[in-house]
Amino acid sequence: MTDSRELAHGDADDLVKSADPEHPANLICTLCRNFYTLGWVTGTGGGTSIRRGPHIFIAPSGVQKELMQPDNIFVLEYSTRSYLRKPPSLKPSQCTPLFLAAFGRGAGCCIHTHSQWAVLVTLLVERDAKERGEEVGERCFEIEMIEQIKGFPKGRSKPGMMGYFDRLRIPIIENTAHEEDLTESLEEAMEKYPDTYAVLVRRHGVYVWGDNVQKAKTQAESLDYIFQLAVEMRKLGLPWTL
Ligand SMILES: CSC[C@@H](O)[C@@H](O)C(=O)COP(=O)(O)O
Ligand SMILES: [Zn+2]
Repeated sequence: MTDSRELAHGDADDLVKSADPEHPANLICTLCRNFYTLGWVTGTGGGTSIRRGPHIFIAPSGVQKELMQPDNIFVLEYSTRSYLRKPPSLKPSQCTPLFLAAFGRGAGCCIHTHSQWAVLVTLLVERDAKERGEEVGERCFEIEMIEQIKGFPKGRSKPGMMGYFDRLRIPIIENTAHEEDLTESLEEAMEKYPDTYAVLVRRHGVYVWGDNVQKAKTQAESLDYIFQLAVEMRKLGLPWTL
């Protein structure tokens, strides 16, 4: 950022100071505190970003996500990709380019979890491919006839939520050494599956987004429920698709 706005500390702080619990800077902290109890953001992994109008609110990198304060939050101007607020001695989340990919698809909030259920599902899909003697490559997690599938939207181009008899397909991309290097394959998966609101990352976690915070949160919850159920189903020898 090169313009004078960065120097206007008072103004920049106003971007994250609010008594409104629904303000993105407050919400990111509250959500991450709650996500920590679910095992979604343990050990600094995972995170959440929110778009409000022209502004993107981003957590710092490598911090205990459950202990963040609104004062720690970065604010990016979406149109110019320039930081309007950079808390001193912190770096923005390495997930930022991935969050931006979701905002580019109209999301209002993107949640990245390191949920063990998400990781286990990717491991099971990987093992299934290997057992069939196939390249692991590009895969999807697929499941059908589970009530909670109705907690997921049909897609960007299709109004309404999925039905009980619809098959939920979540693409899985390969993990990389650095989070930001996932961006290209995440964008490719978004293009290949234009109706998806989530992408799994093999042996890593999941990115889930929604039109607003409430939708991103409930979609992430529905998905995590389904991932946990899928792992338990597999233990009992029950198939994910009929
Ligand atoms: C436990 S380190 C995890 C990180 O490398 C990354 O996967 C992650 O999700 C969080 O990145 P961060 O830059 O801290 O927001
Ligand atoms: Zn991660």
